[in-house]
Amino acid sequence: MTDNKRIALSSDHAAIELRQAIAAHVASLGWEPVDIGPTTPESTHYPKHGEAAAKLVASGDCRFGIILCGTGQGIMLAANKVKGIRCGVCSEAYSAKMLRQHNDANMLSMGSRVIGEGLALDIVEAFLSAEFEGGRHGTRVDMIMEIEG
Ligand SMILES: O=C[C@H](O)[C@H](O)[C@H](O)COP(=O)(O)O
Repeated sequence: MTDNKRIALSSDHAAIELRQAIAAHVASLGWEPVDIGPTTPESTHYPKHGEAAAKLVASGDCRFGIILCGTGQGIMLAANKVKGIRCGVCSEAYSAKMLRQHNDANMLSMGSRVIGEGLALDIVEAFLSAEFEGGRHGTRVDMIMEIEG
């Protein structure tokens, strides 16, 4: 376990309010939110926000990243292009728990047009409270990272 409690947060215009609610929630859980915006509602492009959060995680500055867009899909695709990132989209808590336990994900993505705030906060808690199990899952995660090169 690391003592890095920093969580990178970013979104596009579709998820600003949900992202801010998540930032407050992770702070209440003892994590340090690193919310890199955006803060204004103008239409923006999710790839740059996913990339920026992913780079904070890949560099080790932040332990985890939580990113959001309308569906969670576009920003997840962008984040996964950054070397070292394993990010999945979740719309329920079980998958978020397994994303950590089996896939050792370091980023979580959600869609503000898919789920409400209560469910999103439950998903965040499931993700942050689960631990990677290693073993056979470690073998498989290593195989994923070998594909990346
Ligand atoms: O995967 C992409 C996200 O869902 C975006 O939030 C979405 O495409 C933005 O759409 P719009 O520009 O119509 O708000």
